[in-house]
Amino acid sequence: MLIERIMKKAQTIPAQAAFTEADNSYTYRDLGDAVHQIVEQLNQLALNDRPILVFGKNNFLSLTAMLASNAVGHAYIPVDEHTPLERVAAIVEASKPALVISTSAIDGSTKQVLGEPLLITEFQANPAFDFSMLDLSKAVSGHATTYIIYTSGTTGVPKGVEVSHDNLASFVAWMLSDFEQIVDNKYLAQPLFSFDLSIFSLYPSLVSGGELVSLSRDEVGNFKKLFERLNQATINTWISTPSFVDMLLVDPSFKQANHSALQQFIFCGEELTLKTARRLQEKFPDVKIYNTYGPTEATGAISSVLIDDKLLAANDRLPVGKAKPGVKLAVEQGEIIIMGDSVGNGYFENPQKTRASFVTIEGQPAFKTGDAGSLDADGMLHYQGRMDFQVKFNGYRIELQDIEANLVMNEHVEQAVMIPRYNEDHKVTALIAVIKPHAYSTDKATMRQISKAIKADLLTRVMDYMLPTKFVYFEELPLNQNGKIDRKLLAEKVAG
Ligand SMILES: Nc1ncnc2c1ncn2[C@@H]1O[C@H](COP(=O)(O)OP(=O)(O)OP(=O)(O)O)[C@@H](O)[C@H]1O
Repeated sequence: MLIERIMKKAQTIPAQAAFTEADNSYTYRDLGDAVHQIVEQLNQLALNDRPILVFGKNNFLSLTAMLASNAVGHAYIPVDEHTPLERVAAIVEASKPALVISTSAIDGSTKQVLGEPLLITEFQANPAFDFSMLDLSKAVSGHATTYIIYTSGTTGVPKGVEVSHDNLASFVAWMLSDFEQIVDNKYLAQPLFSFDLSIFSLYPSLVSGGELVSLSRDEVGNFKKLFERLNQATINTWISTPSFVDMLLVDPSFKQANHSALQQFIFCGEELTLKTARRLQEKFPDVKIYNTYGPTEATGAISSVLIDDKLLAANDRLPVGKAKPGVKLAVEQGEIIIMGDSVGNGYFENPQKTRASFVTIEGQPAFKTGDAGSLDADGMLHYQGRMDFQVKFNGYRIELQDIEANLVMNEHVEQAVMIPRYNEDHKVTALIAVIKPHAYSTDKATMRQISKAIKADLLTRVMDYMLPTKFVYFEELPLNQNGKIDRKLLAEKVAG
């Protein structure tokens, strides 16, 4: 059992740091102590067996509240305190939690949505704590759901993805056997707990006695603070979306000399472009770069590949890797299908949506990803984009991410997103290229020249019917709270 393994490990290294924030560090003893204190509180409540919603920041208390929920046999639902209230209400309504734990003080309107939560806003170490005081006999195990994560809804209404204890255990085993093997590994813990990229650091770190180097929202949102913190922290394993690192690459101080302990970058959640990979390789020549792929429904990631010179030279779009142990991949009618022990339990209390995407193939659980891709003879997976980012324009079927990938190959383009404009009949009337250029200028004539150059270059690689009908330039592209480019917001801005 994962929680048992974490606590056993914690017992052997109680004084070691488990979770570090800018001005606070918590040891493994603190971790055990805090989990125990929350478990004691939960045991005093007469709870039904529904999940526990954990509301708050990405901090030590939220982490221990999630672990404590599992320890008493409940799945947990992580919800960040900055989630729009409407969405929080939708999650509460859909999940009908047995209890809400809030690790942040909440205001009146939040209280209206959350009800009367159990407030856990501070940790006081108990000098009498001993690991033997923790009873894990009811802890979540086997196929039982360990967490429910509501996806960001890039492609529609958010769905609660149920991931089992065994799904997570398989993911952790893979993380700890593939990738770079680092003793006392210090993991960057930046993604929100409500985004499944966070499991890449949380569980492998805690199970192996590593240290989680946590970034607060405040730090992530303030460049000066972010660099101060990053430049003084020791990080061995970097985990983020490619967009998060793109943002940092703008600053010249983001380079190996300032991060001498860094050994690996692990990316997931979005396309890792050749451009970003090359730039990273230049700035961090000795750091390994891994691309991984997977949807929340298949527990974090299910494939990985080490990006080396050979791959960089041989591909226009980087592959997303080979399947992890326990997973088999297939491509049916262009769609990537994931089979095996990473496939989650389904969408929480949504049998209709579950039936549509979670199926059984050759006796194994399988998930239809809705992503387009192909497998080569070596079993290497190539991602081509989301199937629902396909549009019909002037009668032609067009893959928006195909245009984006070709746009980014141009020297003027740093990042590109294609936004279709629709009329009232839901027909696409324009294809808008939203671009973060290499050199942004407010001079219209300069940008017109750049558009001309990009168009001419693009025409050498794509069919003429795929050419954007309009170019819009931004100095920075907005990211959503998961650190992915915020396509919804961009669509509202340019096509709304
Ligand atoms: N390495 C990668 N390269 C390209 N795309 C990736 C990669 N890893 C993940 N993705 C994309 O991200 C998707 C998974 O994202 P996630 O499970 O976080 O859902 P989401 O972005 O919240 O969207 P939705 O709410 O529509 O499910 C994958 O299905 C794929 O389209």
